[in-house]
Amino acid sequence: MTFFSRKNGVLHAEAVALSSIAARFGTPTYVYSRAALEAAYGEFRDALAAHPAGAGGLVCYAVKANSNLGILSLFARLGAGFDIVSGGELERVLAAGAEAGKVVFSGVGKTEAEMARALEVGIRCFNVESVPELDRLNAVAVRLGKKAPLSLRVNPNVDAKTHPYISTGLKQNKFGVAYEDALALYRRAASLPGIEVTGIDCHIGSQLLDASPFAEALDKVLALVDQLAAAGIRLHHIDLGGGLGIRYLDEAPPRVADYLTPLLQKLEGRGLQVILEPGRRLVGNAGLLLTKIEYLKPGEEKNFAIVDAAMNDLMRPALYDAYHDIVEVAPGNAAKASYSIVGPICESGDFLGHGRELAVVPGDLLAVMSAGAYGFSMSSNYNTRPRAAEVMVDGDQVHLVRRRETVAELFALESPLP
Ligand SMILES: Cc1ncc(COP(=O)(O)O)c(C=O)c1O
Ligand SMILES: N[C@@H](CCCC[NH3+])C(=O)O
Repeated sequence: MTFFSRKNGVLHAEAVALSSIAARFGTPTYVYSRAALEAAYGEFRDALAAHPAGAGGLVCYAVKANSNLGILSLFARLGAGFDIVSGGELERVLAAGAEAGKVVFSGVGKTEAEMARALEVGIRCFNVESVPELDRLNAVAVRLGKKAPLSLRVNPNVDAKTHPYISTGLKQNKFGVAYEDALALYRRAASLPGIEVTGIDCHIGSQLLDASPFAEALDKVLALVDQLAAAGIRLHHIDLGGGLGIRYLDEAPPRVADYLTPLLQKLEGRGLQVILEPGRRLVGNAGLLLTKIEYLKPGEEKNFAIVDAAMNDLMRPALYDAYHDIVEVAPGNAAKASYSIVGPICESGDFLGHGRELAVVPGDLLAVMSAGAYGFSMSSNYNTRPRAAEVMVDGDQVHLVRRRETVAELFALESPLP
């Protein structure tokens, strides 16, 4: 099923014309499809349920991909857990109705305050990424009279074959503890009074289009699980991380079941609960960024379509040279021409796409597709630009899940010198 499709030539989100969303909420606006989110979550739930090793598995949505409360509350209602990387994300998921017992806490720089709060609310597990972090977690837990549930994030030194900025499972990356050190570290963790060893974790990168690095990483992690068992350290869960890619242009990422089933087969009979941390795959193709053309600026070398969204709204093109499809919302009568789609920000890197064939005039709407993941959540107020509104379409209904910021709000926390 397609959740963004044309009716009489006009692009719709479910049953709602994007032109009517622009008229009602203005632009730029992020538009999410509830049905698309539910379908994406359902693929993970069903793939887990289809295999005995996946029974009781937990999908912990990686909040960083899109942390809007509308999306978090939807996933919470569907039974999801959450993978968080900050105290801020913890408060968000709690505000959205998450069960603390389904929250895992990743990230290399957890502060004492973040650890204390997470212990206080009773999260499911800390994914610990270094020796000093382990010692700090132990000290905080002892001080609070608690035991911190722990898994070590192991860096399996596997090439995820993705963009170098979003590859996380190689030795040179800052993430996780070195594979060779993990056994000694688990021994140490097991001896600490404030720590309860519960699991093992591994996340090797993002936008993976090939399932083989997941299998390679799992083989290494399972070898470690066996060594741990031999050392008397029994684990309750295994967290396979996130990272499954989506289609932006013509990529062919594996179906969720095709990526997961071989991993579950490797886990059969081990009695380990499976935790997953997908982000992009759950939300990426469930959202688009709706923007309006302000000006067309023909040039000798290039034509520019200057739109009202910019790199502050969607920084993936500027940051990774990432491709997002950009399409007309309604068919135009203008002649087709090739355009660079750029924003109003004073940076040459402020572009959303280059060399796009479009038949457009000023005032036309464009949809930047596959923008549900790492879109709004990475946006900023650069150039004192209010961040975009966000809406969730549900059938023929549209819910405003984040209103547009006002300019006054952008400097409300600042003061002129007295
Ligand atoms: C620890 C951890 N888990 C999960 C994710 C989610 O990744 P993705 O959005 O690629 O599924 C990330 C981001 O790469 C991460 O760092
Ligand atoms: N922000 C990145 C992904 C990073 C994943 C976070 N660990 C992107 O837009 O593709």
